[in-house]
Amino acid sequence: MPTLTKLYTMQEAAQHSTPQDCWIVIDGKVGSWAVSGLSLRYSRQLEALNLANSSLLGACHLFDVAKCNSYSKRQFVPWEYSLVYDVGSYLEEHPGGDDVILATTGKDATDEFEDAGHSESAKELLETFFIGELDLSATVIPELEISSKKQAGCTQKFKDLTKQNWAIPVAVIGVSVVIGFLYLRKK
Ligand code: HEM
Repeated sequence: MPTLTKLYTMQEAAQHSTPQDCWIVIDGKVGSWAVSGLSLRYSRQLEALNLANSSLLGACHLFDVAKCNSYSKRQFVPWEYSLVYDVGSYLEEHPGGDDVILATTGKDATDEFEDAGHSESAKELLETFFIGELDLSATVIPELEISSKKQAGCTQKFKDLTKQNWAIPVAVIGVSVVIGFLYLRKK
């Protein structure tokens, strides 16, 4: 599938973390909040690129088309989108100060941006600094990593338990053998 916007890795984005050259990454969250917020924001980007009519195609480009086409426009799996913004030229003007923005470089800044309670006009302003998308194929989604670690943890616990309690099944087998032996002798 063609990519409609430029892709950056988080490592690349993290290299732009000075007051002269500052990039931030927003919307990299897994969750229902991302579903509506993100597709709306993403389609605005496509409009800006004069690609409004191909928004379905555009929003699918990280997935296989067949899967995406079966969803309605709002039900994409859009948590895969993380957008990169070059806000270097805005730092000095930022009403909240440049330090708060600089502190969010090199990671997903969605929470910080949302928690600041930005107005709609601030969100629209943000869109003017859009430069591309994060290449999520190179990024580990923390939530998924945690759940896979949890699963691995459960298997390990089961193994440990089996190791510690090996005496129980051995005792059961032993007792059954003795009972069987006595029974046969009685016969
Ligand atoms: C992600 C990092 C960011 C953080 C932590 C942050 C934090 C804040 C805070 C704390 C304020 C309130 C300042 C005050 O009134 O005392 C504020 C206001 C504001 N910020 Fe940010 N900001 C961030 C990024 C941005 C970006 C990227 C833009 C736009 C390109 C932006 C636009 C604005 C605007 C316009 C206001 C004025 C209030 C409003 O219209 O919402 N901010 N920000």
